[in-house]
Amino acid sequence: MKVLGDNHSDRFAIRKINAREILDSRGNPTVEVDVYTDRGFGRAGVPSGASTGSHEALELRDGDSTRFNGKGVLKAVENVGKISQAVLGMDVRKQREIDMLMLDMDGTENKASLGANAILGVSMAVARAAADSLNVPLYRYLGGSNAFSLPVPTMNVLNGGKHAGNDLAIQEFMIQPVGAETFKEAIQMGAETYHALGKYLKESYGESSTNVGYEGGYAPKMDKTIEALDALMIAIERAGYTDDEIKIGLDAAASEFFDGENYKIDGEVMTPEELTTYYVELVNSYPILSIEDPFHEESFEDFENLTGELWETIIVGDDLFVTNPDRIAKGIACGAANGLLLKVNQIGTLSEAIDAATLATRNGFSLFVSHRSAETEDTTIADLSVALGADMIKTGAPARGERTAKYNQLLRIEEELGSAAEYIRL
Ligand SMILES: O=C(O)[C@@H](CO)OP(=O)(O)O
Ligand SMILES: [Mg+2]
Repeated sequence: MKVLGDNHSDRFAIRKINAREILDSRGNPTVEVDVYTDRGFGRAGVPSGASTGSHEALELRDGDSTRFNGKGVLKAVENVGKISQAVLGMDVRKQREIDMLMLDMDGTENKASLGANAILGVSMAVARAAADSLNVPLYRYLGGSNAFSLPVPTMNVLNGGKHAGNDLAIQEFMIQPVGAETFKEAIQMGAETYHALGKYLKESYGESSTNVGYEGGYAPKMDKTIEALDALMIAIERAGYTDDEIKIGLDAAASEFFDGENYKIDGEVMTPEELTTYYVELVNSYPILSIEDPFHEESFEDFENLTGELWETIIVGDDLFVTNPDRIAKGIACGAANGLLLKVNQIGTLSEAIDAATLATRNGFSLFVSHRSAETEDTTIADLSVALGADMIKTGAPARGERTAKYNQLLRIEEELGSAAEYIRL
């Protein structure tokens, strides 16, 4: 007998998946994926790092030198085709099943066969298509009815390390408007401070000092950490804020200035012990709320020592944990760090990223949802930060489209949540 009417789950069946190469904010190719159901559509763009951790899931690049200097992602695009063969007809709402199926198909530890960029593109586009098919916003689809908190934006306003052409060892100097009442106000405070910083740099270092690094932060010719910190303090004050209202976050990305034994910073060579003392001095002198990757990516012990010394500071693991539940579990066991930097492309599926976040927050870690230094206009991480109730979102300067895309999405989410919205109190 033929059953009349609509088969409900059919309406959520994945009908078509398309993938293509697009450009990221560094001008390199990256993967974009489209997922279609009969009643919805989802599109996702995959980000890419520069200061990548060696334990990250593998980003598949073509490697032939004729196209984009070997940086093409046509193999990954082709692999999305293979994935689509396997998932066509599946219910788009079965995120975890789809993610696990891709892991099985890949069969490697680090997603080397299909490529984390292929897998993540599908994973995120599936989530977006599911939300669209259900006609709910992505943050609500991922976070449920109790997703209502807006993260503190940790805005990278001054760049060094691998992200800039200056001599600052520390990669990111960020401002954190913890004293705002709303996300909207936090963005205003951040943007005002960013402009005050630009003005100060121009006056003191000349016009070219406001050229920017990969994430839109200024990249002045500086070589000393405290010079950068002093500039931030002046900007905060000139913008009319106190150091209770705006805190400072650092991402040392220390693997990049570690020579195998010691750290080269501020024209000096420091042992891990000396660097620990140095960080303690910085925290005592400036309103520093968080320090990310203070040591290289294998130094669980040095992280543990610093976390013990600076128990009021958030010590964040990025290259240390690479959003990998196994490495996070190791960190939890030995007390290395008390914050997780969550980057979806480090692990390669949304489900695993959410597992990483859950593991970290259940163990009392602060959660920072993060972009990469090369981004697209994709705003998935903005919604994800609300879905997870993250403490902070790190997505660059309050300038440049690929960064403001995320901040602006959070402004819209806050508006939509209306009186239910709550700006995170740290
Ligand atoms: O180190 C980091 O935290 C990131 C993002 O700011 O940089 P990249 O994407 O280059 O790894
Ligand atoms: Mg980092």
